[in-house]
Amino acid sequence: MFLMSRVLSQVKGLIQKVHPPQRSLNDSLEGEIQAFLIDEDQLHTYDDLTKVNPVTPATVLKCLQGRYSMKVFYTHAGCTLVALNPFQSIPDLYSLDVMKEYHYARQPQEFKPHIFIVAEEAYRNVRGQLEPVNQSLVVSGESGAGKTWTSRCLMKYYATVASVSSVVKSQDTVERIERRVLDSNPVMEAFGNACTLRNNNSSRFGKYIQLQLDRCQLLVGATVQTYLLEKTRVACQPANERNFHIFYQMMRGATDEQRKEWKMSHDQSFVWLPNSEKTIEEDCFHETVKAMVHLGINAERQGEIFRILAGILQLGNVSFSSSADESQPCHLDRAAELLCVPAEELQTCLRVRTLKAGKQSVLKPCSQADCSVRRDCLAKVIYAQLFEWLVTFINNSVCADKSTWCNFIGILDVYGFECFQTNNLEQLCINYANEKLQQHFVAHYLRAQQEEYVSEGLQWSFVKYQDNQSCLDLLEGSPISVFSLLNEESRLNRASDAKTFRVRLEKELCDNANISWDKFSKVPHFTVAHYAGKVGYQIEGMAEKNKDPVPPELISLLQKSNNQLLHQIFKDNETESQIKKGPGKTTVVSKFKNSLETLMKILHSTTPHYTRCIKPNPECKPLTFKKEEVIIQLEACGIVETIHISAAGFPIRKKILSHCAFTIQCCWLRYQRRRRHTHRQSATLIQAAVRSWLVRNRVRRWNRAAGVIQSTWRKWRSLLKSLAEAELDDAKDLVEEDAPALNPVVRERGSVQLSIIPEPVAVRGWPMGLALASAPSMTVSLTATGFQKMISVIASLNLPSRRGEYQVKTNQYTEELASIRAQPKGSIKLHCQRSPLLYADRQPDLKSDVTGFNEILLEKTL
Ligand SMILES: Nc1ncnc2c1ncn2[C@@H]1O[C@H](COP(=O)(O)OP(=O)(O)OP(=O)(O)O)[C@@H](O)[C@H]1O
Repeated sequence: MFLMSRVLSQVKGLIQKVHPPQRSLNDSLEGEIQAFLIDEDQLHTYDDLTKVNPVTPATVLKCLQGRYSMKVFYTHAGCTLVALNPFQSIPDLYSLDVMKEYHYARQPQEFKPHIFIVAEEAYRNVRGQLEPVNQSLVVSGESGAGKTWTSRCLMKYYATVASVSSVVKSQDTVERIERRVLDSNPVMEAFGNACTLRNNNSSRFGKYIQLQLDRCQLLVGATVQTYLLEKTRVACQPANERNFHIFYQMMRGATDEQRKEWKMSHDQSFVWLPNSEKTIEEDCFHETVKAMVHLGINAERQGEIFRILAGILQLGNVSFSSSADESQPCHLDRAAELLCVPAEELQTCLRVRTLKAGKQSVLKPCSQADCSVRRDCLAKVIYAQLFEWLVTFINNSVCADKSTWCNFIGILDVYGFECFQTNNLEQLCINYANEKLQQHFVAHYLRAQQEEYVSEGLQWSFVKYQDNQSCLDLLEGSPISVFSLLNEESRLNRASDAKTFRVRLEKELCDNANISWDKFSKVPHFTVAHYAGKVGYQIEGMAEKNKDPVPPELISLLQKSNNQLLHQIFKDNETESQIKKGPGKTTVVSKFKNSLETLMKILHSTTPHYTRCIKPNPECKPLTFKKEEVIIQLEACGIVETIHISAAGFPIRKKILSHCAFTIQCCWLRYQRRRRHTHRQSATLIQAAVRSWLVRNRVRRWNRAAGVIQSTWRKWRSLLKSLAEAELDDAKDLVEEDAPALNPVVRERGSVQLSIIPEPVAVRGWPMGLALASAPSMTVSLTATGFQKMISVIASLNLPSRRGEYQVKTNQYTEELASIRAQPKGSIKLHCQRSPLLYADRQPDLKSDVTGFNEILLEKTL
């Protein structure tokens, strides 16, 4: 009796907790569960950020921080891999043994998150030949986050696991292919990377490397496509930054003989080589030369390349005064000699502009400032064309014959979203590229989520997410957009006026909410609301940069060069056609837009895999995690968006099997133990058990907003089978838990849904508050015996695995619940219209089964 009254008082207490007077049940439950679910001590144990409960930027950040402090640098975020930069070498993290471990694992996904999982998954996809067979590994992140490192790891992985050497054809082939592919890295990095404030080895270009695989998925070649080399760095290095590595490598690594050949005395300093006293790991001339040799760049070609580079350095030391005689003939002569062009002609080209007036040419001396602009322009065009030639050479060296490869794995290493104090055309292009990639990413992520839900038989309601289409329309749309107006401005036969251009932008684009203007700003600018944040772009000089004009006299001069390579580079068709078309016809943005469109087409035709590299601190300090820095990057690379998408779906996952088995056991146990309770009390206790279990075990997929848990039909079936062995002891301590109204419901072709509903369901006339509904239209309230009987019926059905036909709307379900409650004592309601059961192969049997079951049920419970 005493025990009885204790239990009753507990139940009362529970009921009060469940129904607080002012708040709705869902509100209180939301808060309670949220508080309960944030188990900070455990956050770092999550391998997938979308599994963190609840999934919010704050918990995600804590999870990453916890993992980082335990030297765990990789974490999944749904279909994305987050890679935190350790800024220190981690022994054995990328060793050959680790590669093999991931490669030979039956289920690499079950291993600790690692870049090799991404690599292996892509590789297996190619092996599986499932469309789209070709793969793209998109590596993004801000400068210094670890993109280049990651891309190198991926390339090494494939050069190891997809190595021809394992199936040795000929030692030569082995030497040639994998080594050449890997050797393309140091060469491209020497010419395309530089030491910046943010990263000692910063890639100043974007690249997409396609690793070509033959029919046996062996690496037989590669190609590389580069994007937007920051060529201005040749002639203008931001404060405290350096020029491209190759120049410093030459200075440091050259022999006396080479120095003599390059007219580079030990005591000479170069204007275009600031901070040359700073030594960095990347100053390794001999490695670059070795890699060049492996790629097939012979000594003669190397000589030509280095002479051109030395010529550029000498050009940088040429300065101009107002009088022609005061130019520095010494440096100009050296530059001319190294570039193998006549010194006088070089001087004239830099100092005098040729203006076309009809068929006549008029010579016009340039101002001092113009001379410097022409000098810089010459250096930039030479360097950019040399870089392009190098990329083409590498491609010719490592690209396999079309007949030998059939699939590829592409690695995209692109600059991350950028926002500096002053942003210009370069940032506009980079951020535009990031918008494009973000759009692709979100579409892919949503699709992947949706497919996963459908394959699990979960009801999918569309998730609202930040669509960046209007920002893309603003930038690239037709007929009017920032790019179209900028191109128009660049094509005008006059110097652009920043203020007028700003007025034009405002007039034409005021309808787009993604663009704004700070009325009080003194500098003409426009601000774009990118998905990753607002960026203000300076208009001054933008149109000129977009024209990227190269005076035709300079090109003609270089075409006359006796340096074979220089001559060849400027003789090619593209340069010539550019000259014929005249400056400003092919603008920077139109070229960039075209190459990006080609890239996007490739990405759309491949299976993408995303890796987001995160820089945990701006100082590049080992193992230092700064939350403020990380959250900004998570936002900028779209991870927060991914988390929101995930949270709007079914973000909380737990194996449902044990959950359901346990729940049902509890219900049954409760019923048996508390037979003398009112039904409502029993129901409450049962629900308490469910709630307790739910909270303690973090159920598999739980949409907090909708208060719905769902699981799959497959798992549900296996659950049913396991019911017989239920261990009832597990339910011992359930009464201690408070009791929100949770109602376990079986629905949708056997998928399991646990719904939080406003009141506990105490089905009138039935001893147990357990409602079983096999949606979409069959709704039954059952006793435990009846429940088990139904389970066996459903389990025996072997329903077809067709998906998507049986979905039901939430309100339908609610109505059905209501109808259960409305039933008079002892009756049962069984709707069968559009029942999934009727779609089953064994339809006639099924009908009788259902009827039989119905009868048994009534018999037992009444
Ligand atoms: N997984 C890693 N383990 C150890 N060190 C790393 C790792 N990833 C990156 N680093 C360190 O961080 C530095 C910066 O990385 P990386 O050059 O790959 O950045 P990035 O994202 O390519 O930058 P940028 O956009 O400027 O080219 C590397 O030089 C290396 O020292």
